[in-house]
Amino acid sequence: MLLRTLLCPKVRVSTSTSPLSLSLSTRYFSSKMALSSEVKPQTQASADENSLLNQRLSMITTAIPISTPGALAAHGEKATLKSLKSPILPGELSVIERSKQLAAWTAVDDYVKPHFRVIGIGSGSTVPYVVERIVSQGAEANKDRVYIPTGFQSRELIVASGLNLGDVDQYPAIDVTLDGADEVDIQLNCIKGGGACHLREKVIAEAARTFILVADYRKNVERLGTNFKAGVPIEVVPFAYAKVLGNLRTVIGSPKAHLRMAVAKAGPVVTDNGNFVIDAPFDEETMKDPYTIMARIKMLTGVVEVGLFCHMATAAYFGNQDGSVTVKTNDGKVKQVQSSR
Ligand SMILES: O=C(CO)[C@H](O)[C@H](O)COP(=O)(O)O
Repeated sequence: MLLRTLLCPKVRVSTSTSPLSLSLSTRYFSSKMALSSEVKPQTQASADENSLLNQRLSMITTAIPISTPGALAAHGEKATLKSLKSPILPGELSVIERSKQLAAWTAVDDYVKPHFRVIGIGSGSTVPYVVERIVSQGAEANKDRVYIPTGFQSRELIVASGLNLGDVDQYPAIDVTLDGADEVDIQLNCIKGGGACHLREKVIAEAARTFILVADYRKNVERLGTNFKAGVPIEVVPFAYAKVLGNLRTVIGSPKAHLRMAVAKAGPVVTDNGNFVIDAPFDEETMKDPYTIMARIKMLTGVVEVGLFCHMATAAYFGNQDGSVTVKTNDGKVKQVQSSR
């Protein structure tokens, strides 16, 4: 409680007891995961299909190593939704971190409505602030909701915070997805995939009725590629990477396209889906029309997904150094919100 009060001074956290007292180990790690009666899947599956799905989910969830202390506690002890936890550690935030937090909090306040039941959670360093603000809505608001992750990191965040976890194959209709971005242009097209999660991110964004971007001021640009120089992230099946690299360099117009290499491992980055990532920088002219280059890259056989998200976002929230938030919407409007948070 003290921690949350420090983090969210203007937020009152409900401490009333929730009738929900299932242990998190039951909720997240048994075959009953996310098929409990609190939140119903939106797909119509037969009892047999549900049981198969349960078995599969059980295999997936027990196979994933749990690294955060919160998740460990959830795995072993009787943590309940009564004890939702902010994923953020206390301490002074830098200007950039504070900007991310302001963007995330404002977006959650505007778009995570009390009646929403299925919510997509993106990846990256801004998204923990999204989860932090969602947690601050309290256990009562969250007990009948299910959260859909875009990868390993957001799955861990959801579990460690004590929120209900689901997957997009059970919940293909999402009320709202909130995600970070590497850069966002004036039409709300964006580059994503700096964290190599863009395949699942695009699926979870596309499954949502509303897709919202949250970022700090450095990501707010007129044209993609202005500050983010690493290039367009492209997920490829491993056996086709050399062929796709050749296509990108000689046909598509990215002579500096290269395979993304891991930092703490010898060899390439391997995505949550077992694929490789190519980063392909393009010139200014090309980046003026991200949809066209996205479509051309996607047509290359061996490409799984392209980290250009075009005409998808409803709004983008950028936290600024002065404590304000710039909100851009897909109708072309831009407003500056002075945060009281
Ligand atoms: O696309 C992503 C991961 O694939 C992230 O959303 C993107 O890299 C932004 O991350 P951050 O919030 O850390 O700047």
